[in-house]
Amino acid sequence: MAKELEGFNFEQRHGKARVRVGRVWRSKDGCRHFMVEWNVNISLLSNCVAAYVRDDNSDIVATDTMKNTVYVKAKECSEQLSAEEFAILLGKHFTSFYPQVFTARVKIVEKPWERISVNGQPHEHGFKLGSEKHTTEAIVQKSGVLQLTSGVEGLSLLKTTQSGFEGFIRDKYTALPETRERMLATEVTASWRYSYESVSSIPQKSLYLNEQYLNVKKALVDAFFGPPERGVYSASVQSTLLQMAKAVLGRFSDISSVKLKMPNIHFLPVNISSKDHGSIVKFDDDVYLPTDEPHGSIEASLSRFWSKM
Ligand SMILES: O=c1[nH]c(=O)c2[nH]c(=O)[nH]c2[nH]1
Repeated sequence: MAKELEGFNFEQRHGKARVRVGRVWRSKDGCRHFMVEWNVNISLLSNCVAAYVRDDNSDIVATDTMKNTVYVKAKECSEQLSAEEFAILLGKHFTSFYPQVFTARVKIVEKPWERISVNGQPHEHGFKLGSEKHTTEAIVQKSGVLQLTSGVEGLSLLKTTQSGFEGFIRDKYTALPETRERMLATEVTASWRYSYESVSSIPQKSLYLNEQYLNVKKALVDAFFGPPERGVYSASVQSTLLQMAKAVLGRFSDISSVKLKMPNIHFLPVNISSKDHGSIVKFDDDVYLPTDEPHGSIEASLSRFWSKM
């Protein structure tokens, strides 16, 4: 919220970034362990302009206190919960406990620890790090109004065929040949906004938002690849991105918008020739030079007409 200050517009917020917390829960018999590792970012909008203008810190929630609160609340959560639920819980705490705080924004990135299997059997307390990360952001107002976004980060996908790029603008700067046969590789960053506008409207089912995260991720991946045997042709990253976004909004009625960032990570055809021996390596859709620098950067968002992005 902007404030008029000595003839200027002034906006401020403060918080604690990168608070790392690990939490373990045990089954009733104590044998099976469940764990999460979260990186929590808190940002509070509060009435503390006096600290900026008058050296008066009396309305400041110390960022050190915010950090401690993460551990206190993690301790209090005796049942396993999703990153979304924890973000909401923290947001509710800051906005209800402190009269000065009117909005809390809590972002969490969850490390992809996955239960390991040994000889095909899920281990009771062993985990290994997977690849893509589960993200979430909860913006909680003092009134109880909620904006909830979830997402995935670092979801690397690649297909070796069923991709092309044709019909683009050709001019004196253009060297790229048209093709109906290329590799398609990307690292998806996606975020989707839930339509729940208050904490009480979220389904109470335990870990519902973790399930939803896995379902959305599956919808994105399935749309990227198509059926296992035939796949699905991609006319561009742009076209595939829209198919993926539509799959999410088509399938999940509690999601009002989705944002996708999909770099085009190039696998360049390798052709090598020498003056003496002519062609040494002739590209036949087989040998590539993978490179992520430079890469194409393609992003778009899709929302329902009535959604607030
Ligand atoms: O799928 C693509 N989209 C582009 O916009 C683009 N530009 C480019 O050089 N290659 C590609 N591929």
